Formats: sequence, structure tokens, C-alpha cells
Amino acid sequence: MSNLSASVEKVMRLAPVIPVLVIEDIEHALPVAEALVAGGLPALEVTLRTDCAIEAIKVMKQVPGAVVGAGTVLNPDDLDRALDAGAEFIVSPGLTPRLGEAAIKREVPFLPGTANASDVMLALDMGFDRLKFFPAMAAGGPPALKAISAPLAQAKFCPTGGVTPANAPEWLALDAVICVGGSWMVPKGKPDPKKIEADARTAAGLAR
Ligand SMILES: O=C(O)C(=O)C[C@H](O)[C@H](O)COP(=O)(O)O
Repeated sequence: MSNLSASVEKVMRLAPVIPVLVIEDIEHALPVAEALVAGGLPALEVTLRTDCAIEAIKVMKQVPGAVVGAGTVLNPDDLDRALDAGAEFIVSPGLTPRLGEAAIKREVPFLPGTANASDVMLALDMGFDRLKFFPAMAAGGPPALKAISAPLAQAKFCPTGGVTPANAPEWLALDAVICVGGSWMVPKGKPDPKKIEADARTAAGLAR
């Protein structure tokens, strides 16, 4: 395993689920992060999809125990913005050579998105073997990942996209899966910290 993949694997092993967060209002960042960490989900993926995402990374890093990363990182500029804000890991929906090279150069734990055998082969060629499988359900669900993994057993995954409390156990039972990503713990709108913490605790208790 490459060093960068080893460091991202540490993040993947913090909990069975990485919450994928779309923070619409900066006021939500602190209560959401506190509730998730209190519930046992320390790795937090803040997607760069909203205007306050970069600020949200900075705010969430103040929560003791939180390991805050950036998601929806599409190019080297996004990667730099995320690192400047203090992101500790980087997640992308796909992989381009430009983005992969930037992650290698900046030596940041990087979880590139893959959806098929060719994507996984490009990632392996670049030295990445800890990968996101996205969009996990739409790309064929657990049977697809199982089939892709058969010839590419050195790659291990965090399936994300359509993962739910109902199907997470099936994903986590696969040899190729280290953890899953999902947004179900934090629905849109004003956060309900008690509910988020309870849902995080259930997610943190999933077997793998
Ligand atoms: O933003 C990114 O970088 C992505 O790759 C997409 C997210 O991982 C999915 O949108 C999460 O999917 P749901 O759990 O189905 O909500």
C-alpha cells in the first residue's frame, strides 16, 4: 500500500461510516460536528458544494476529536482551498490525473472516486489503493463492487452514494469494503443535534 493510501486508511478505520455533509448555513457547522463526534463518528467529510463549506471546515476543526476532510474536491484549486482551511483528508467523486498528481505533491490523504474497473486501474497506476466507490448504488450496488474487486483485490473501498442504514450492513460485510460514506445522519435544514447524535451512534455501532 502507498503511504498516502495508508494515511487515508487510518481515516477510513475511525468508524464504519463517514458522514458526507452539505453545510448550507455556517451556524449549523458546530452543532452538527459536535453531535456526530459525540455519537462516535469522528471523520467528517464537508462537501465543497456550498458557499460556507470552507468556513465550515475551519469551524468543525475546533471540535475535539473531529477529523475534518473535504469532499467534492474536483481539481487542484479545490484541493488547495481545502488544505488551506485545514482539511485533513480529501475526497473526490472521480479521479483525474491532474487531481491525483496534486494530492501526491501535497502529500495529503486522498480518497479518489471510482465507479468501474478502468477507474480503479487508473487509481492503482497512480499509487492509490484506498478508494471511494461512487455512486455506489447507482453503479450497481454490492454485486458490482464484488465483481470489480475480484480481479483488483488490492483495492479497498468506501462505497458512497445511495448508502442507507438499511443497505450499509450489506456493504460493510464485503471484504473489499473498509467503511461507507453517507449523508443520512444529517438531513437538510436546521439540525436536530439529539437526533443526529442518536443516528450517528447507531451508524457507529454497525459491524464490519
Ligand atoms: O460530493 C461528493 O464528493 C460526492 O461524491 C457525492 C457524495 O458522496 C454523495 O452525494 C453522497 O451520497 P448520499 O449519501 O446518497 O447523499
